[in-house]
Amino acid sequence: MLLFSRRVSRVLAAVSVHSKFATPPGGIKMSTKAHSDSQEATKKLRDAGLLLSRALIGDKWCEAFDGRTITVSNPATGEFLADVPFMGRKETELAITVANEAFPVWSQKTTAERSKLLRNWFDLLIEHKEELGRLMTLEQGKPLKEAIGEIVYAAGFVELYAEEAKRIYGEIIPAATHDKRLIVLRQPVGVVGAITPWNFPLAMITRKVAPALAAGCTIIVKPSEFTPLSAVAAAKLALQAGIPPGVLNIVIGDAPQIGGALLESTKVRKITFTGSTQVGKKLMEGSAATVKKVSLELGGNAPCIIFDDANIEVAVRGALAAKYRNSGQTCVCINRILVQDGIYEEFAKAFAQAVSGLHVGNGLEEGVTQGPLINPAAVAKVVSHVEDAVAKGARVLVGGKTHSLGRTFYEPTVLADTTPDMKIFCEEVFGPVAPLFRFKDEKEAVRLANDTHFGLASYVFTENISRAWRVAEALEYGMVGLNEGLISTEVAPFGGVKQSGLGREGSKYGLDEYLEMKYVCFGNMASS
Ligand SMILES: NC(=O)c1ccc[n+]([C@@H]2O[C@H](COP(=O)([O-])OP(=O)(O)OC[C@H]3O[C@@H](n4cnc5c(N)ncnc54)[C@H](O)[C@@H]3O)[C@@H](O)[C@H]2O)c1
Ligand SMILES: O=CCCC(=O)O
Repeated sequence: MLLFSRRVSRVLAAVSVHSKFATPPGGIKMSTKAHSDSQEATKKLRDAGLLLSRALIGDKWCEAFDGRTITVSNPATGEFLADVPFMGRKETELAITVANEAFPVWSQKTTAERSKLLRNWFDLLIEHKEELGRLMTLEQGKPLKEAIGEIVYAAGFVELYAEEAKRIYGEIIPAATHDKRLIVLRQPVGVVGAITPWNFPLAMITRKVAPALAAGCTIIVKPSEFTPLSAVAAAKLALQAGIPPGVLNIVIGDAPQIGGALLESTKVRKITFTGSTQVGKKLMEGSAATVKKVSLELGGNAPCIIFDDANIEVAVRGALAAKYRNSGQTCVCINRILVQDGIYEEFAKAFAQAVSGLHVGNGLEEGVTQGPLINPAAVAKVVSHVEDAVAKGARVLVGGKTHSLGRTFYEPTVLADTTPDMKIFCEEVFGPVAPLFRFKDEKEAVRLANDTHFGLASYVFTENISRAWRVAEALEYGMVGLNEGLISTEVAPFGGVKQSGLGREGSKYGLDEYLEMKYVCFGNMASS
């Protein structure tokens, strides 16, 4: 069977180096003594065929046209994991052509057929959650338990949209005259370009790919150059699940070039992006020339308000989870803890004690709760925020310096007496630092919380139900956790307001982002 046009098949044959399901070679150079955990993990991954170091275009595992590669390494140890292709504009253009050729076939499948294939993919992701979790810990650093949790969360989007695919309903609108019938159809947007970050190497991908595929779209994904291995492994399982070649393509490499090709193409009808606000703005601007549909999940500056009437134990537990998840490298991580005067010292003491119990190390080690940051640049940003705060009068209650493990590790830190003139009040620290700001009353708390260009997640701890309701309404954020630090779930709408983004992911609303409405007016209906 000819999958793609003759011209595309010829090009794919020329650039591919491995056929479907083949495991590309690629040496894993790891020291045998000091890193036996990592070595064993990579061996298991290789045996399972899930350590792939190529991009996927159509049914071909491809290198860059010019053979260039980029190295993926373990942030905990600096060890080499794989050399992956460093692709650019030309490879992306090929992926767009392939996705465009796959679109008519995929979009014409019944929703039941698409649902079944997504369900198969979900089953395979769950079946391989342990190996995929290990792969994620190796390339991203998060503790293994958290990584496996992310695989389950990522698979949850696939399961959800396998179900939602069956509910892509149209509508009949009552007409104002007898001779007309008004109908709304919902159809796939077309070819989608998706660009994703390194902090959630799989969930940020399935949160886009699953609704896109459920809607009938085909997609080209550009994962972060720091964490492409989880994306490629999941794509292999998608092919194995029976999702046709060309429906899901992965290109890895030069971000501005790949982004540029996606933006300029008139075949790409939608750009969906998760990452920094700075890059999101560029993509929004670049989408204007071809008027693409755009979804943006961007940075945050989450406040966590703790009122005098909060249950301290609940607040400490919630703030700990929301701050130190993924070592503080989560877009919904708390950036600022605002504590009311009356409870400030008591909370600070209890929180600092809880934070000092966190265990920093290589995410593959048993009992580690805090892995490394993604790279030394991320550590440098944390250092600059802490230095700025301390220079302006902050007190270090716990941590406050790079960890003795070195390179990418920073101590879980709590700062007291922080004030709004400090960098950490305005900018996402994206690391394990919790600054405690002081406020007097509810009005001041809401004012401080909203005093930012961002509006992704926010948290409130209070036992007063009227206050909880009032403050949740007053917060200019897309999401509010009330007496809860872990709010993410595939069944709820995830997204921000202000400069934190556009659109929602997850839940039934996430599907709308990949659908266009078409209004059909039937005329001449009154005559027989
Ligand atoms: N709102 C959310 O759901 C959400 C989720 C995760 C992360 N984030 C945000 O992401 C940021 C951290 O991730 P990051 O450092 O990977 O962000 P980033 O913006 O640097 O990179 C994200 C992706 O964009 C690509 N990219 C960079 N420059 C580009 C360009 N010019 N054109 C096209 N693509 C380009 C990168 O290669 C990567 O794949 C934080 O700000 C975090 O809050 C937001
Ligand atoms: O980093 C942002 C996404 C993480 C989540 O979905 O909770």
